[in-house]
Amino acid sequence: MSTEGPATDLAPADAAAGQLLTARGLRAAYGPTVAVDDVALTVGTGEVLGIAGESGCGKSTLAAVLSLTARPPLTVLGGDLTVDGQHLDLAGRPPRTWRGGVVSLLPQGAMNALSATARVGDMAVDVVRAHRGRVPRSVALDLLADRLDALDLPRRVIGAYPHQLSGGMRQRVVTVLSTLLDPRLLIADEPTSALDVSTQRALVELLRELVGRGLVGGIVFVTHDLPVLRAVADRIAVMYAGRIVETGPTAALVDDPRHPYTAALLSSVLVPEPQVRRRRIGGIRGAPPDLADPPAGCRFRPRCSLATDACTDDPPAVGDPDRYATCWWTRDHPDERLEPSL
Ligand SMILES: Nc1ncnc2c1ncn2[C@@H]1O[C@H](COP(=O)(O)OP(=O)(O)OP(=O)(O)O)[C@@H](O)[C@H]1O
Repeated sequence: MSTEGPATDLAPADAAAGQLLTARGLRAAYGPTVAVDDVALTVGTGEVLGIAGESGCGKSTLAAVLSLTARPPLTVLGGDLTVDGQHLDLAGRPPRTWRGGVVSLLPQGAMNALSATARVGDMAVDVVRAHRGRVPRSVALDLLADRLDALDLPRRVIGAYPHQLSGGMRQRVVTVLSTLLDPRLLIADEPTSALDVSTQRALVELLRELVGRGLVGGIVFVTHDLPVLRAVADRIAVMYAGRIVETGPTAALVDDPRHPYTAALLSSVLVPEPQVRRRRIGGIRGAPPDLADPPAGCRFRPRCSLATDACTDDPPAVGDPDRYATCWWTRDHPDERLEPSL
């Protein structure tokens, strides 16, 4: 079935039943640069949603909006979140209980996220007290110890300073601290970018375990690294110039990209099967647009080898809320496959 209309009409409003997160109309800007422009997405309970895209397309900004950690010069212009049935209009001030408890950020760069002069146990006490008031120190430390036991991580980290831990262990400690309060939704912003492959794998397993045990309700995992997303994400949303241009289950999106940008993005990491005839899409020439003055219509148009005059109008979202691409070519060629070029 093919449905058309603006992406935000298709995206998730109507699919709220059974969803952990429904986000609608998210807009955020650095002065004139609108880095997140009318983004809508959903995350199901127990699901990992990957957000993919080139540098500068707005992924970290989206992570800040979703995790309620936006700070000047970033301004949230609008949007609303429903997480586990709790609704939040982003125009207002989020209640204290939301940050860390309902949504939590697993930030980029474990070393920067940890205080160099505090032991891991002290940081856990701070995290718990920031949300639950003056609970006794022993209660917070017990919570941390139980969590480390549950995840098969050594209790010795409780008394350690960050510099005494390996890079991989630091990243896992940050993950444990970010999820100590059992947030319903974890926003992971490039958590694996500075890690070697085996440490990346350990972190991905840890995140999967947190979701599998229900300690975290679901995850939005932001990265430019598509192979990592392939390993961790149940679904992927591809972002370009502040907007979601395609979304779908990971295997479907990787095997059969429906947006020329997705195909181009995949081209550097995937080898197409020779027996499948597909429309070849050129590699990603040029650079993403200036988000203070994006092109009218499809924002990928200036770089797209399939663009036509139609693309100066806003592209329709073709598909259904769980699997759509916003593209005129896709609408007109429903049965033609795109081939990621190498
Ligand atoms: N502090 C800032 N001040 C002004 N503009 C910013 C700031 N941070 C980001 N931007 C702009 O917002 C847009 C989106 O940036 P963002 O960091 O969200 O993208 P990204 O996809 O996460 O890229 P990266 O992977 O490089 O972090 C870009 O055009 C960027 O130049």
